[in-house]
Amino acid sequence: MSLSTLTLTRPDDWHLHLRDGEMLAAVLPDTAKRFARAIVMPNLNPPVRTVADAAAYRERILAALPTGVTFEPLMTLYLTDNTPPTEIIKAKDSGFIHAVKYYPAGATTNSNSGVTDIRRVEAALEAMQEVNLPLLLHGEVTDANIDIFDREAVFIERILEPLLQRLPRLRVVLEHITTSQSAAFVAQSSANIAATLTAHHLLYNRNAMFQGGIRPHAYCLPVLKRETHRQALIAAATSGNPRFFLGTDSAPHPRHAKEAACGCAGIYSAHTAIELYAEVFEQDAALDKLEAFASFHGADFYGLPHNQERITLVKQPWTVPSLLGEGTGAIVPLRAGENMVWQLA
Ligand SMILES: NC(=O)N[C@@H](CC(=O)O)C(=O)O
Ligand SMILES: [Zn+2]
Ligand SMILES: [Zn+2]
Repeated sequence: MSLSTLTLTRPDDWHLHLRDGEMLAAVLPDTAKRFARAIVMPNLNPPVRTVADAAAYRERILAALPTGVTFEPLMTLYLTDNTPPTEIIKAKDSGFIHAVKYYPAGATTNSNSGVTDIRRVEAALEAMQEVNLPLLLHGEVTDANIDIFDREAVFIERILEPLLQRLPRLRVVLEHITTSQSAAFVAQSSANIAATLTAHHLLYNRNAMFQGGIRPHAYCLPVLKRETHRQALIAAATSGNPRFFLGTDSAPHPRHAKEAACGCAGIYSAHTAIELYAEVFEQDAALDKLEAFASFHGADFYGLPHNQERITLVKQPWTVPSLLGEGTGAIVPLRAGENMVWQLA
């Protein structure tokens, strides 16, 4: 490997929002160009609540793929207060549903149908432990009395630790972790607990939201944290620990929905995702750790085979467009109008 090219096993994205309809058609090629598979988030409106919903959504994703492109959507179910344990068993048996997503009601985009109280979903969680279907967590409490920068750390204390005492064999992925507390928690946990890390939480701290003014395109949930947390996340990502893996949380919203008096949470990064991770790992002198983080650890956790194809990145500066698409669906992508170091060959 020379200094200016990087070849690795085609990676997977273990946390992705593809949306539906025109937005799906617009964003899917960006992911499918880079990643072989992705865990597809179920927070559509209305959410993907049943095996039948997930089967139909999977067909819409496959239909939106450009011809000749291979990409496998790994589907998830959206857990609600009313998800019956029988639906969990059906999901496991489906073969195409790989996890169940827990959104605390009101915590993030399209989470209104989420779980209002974890005690209401105990039977479903027990079924998940029984059939070995992973639980994916948006790990933030929604208590208005808890400072927004503390909501992830408090979630671990109040929800996750007691949950794992009740269901110690449940496989759990703490999604898009943003704090040193989460990184330490996962590192100290048993082999059934993992976490995904986004490119933006590895690249930016909370100053990015306020650089010279309010920056709505740097706003996501969980919100960016201070620099000490970012350093802890980089250490986790580059540690080689197999329970940390890539999950972009690429979450497209139309420009008008972000640039608003009450702008939506979510950062679009699929257009240059693996390139951004390469930048982080290179800055930390850990490029040799990128392939396992991006291409092996997640597959191993989910019990799926490693991909066989490879992708190549070249070190060749380029500028990200300031806007992707046009009209009411246009998206302002991460790094809009700014430079990138790595480019997909
Ligand atoms: N991350 C975000 O800020 N937004 C995500 C939802 C989520 O992953 O919490 C979205 O769907 O827009
Ligand atoms: Zn989330
Ligand atoms: Zn997400």
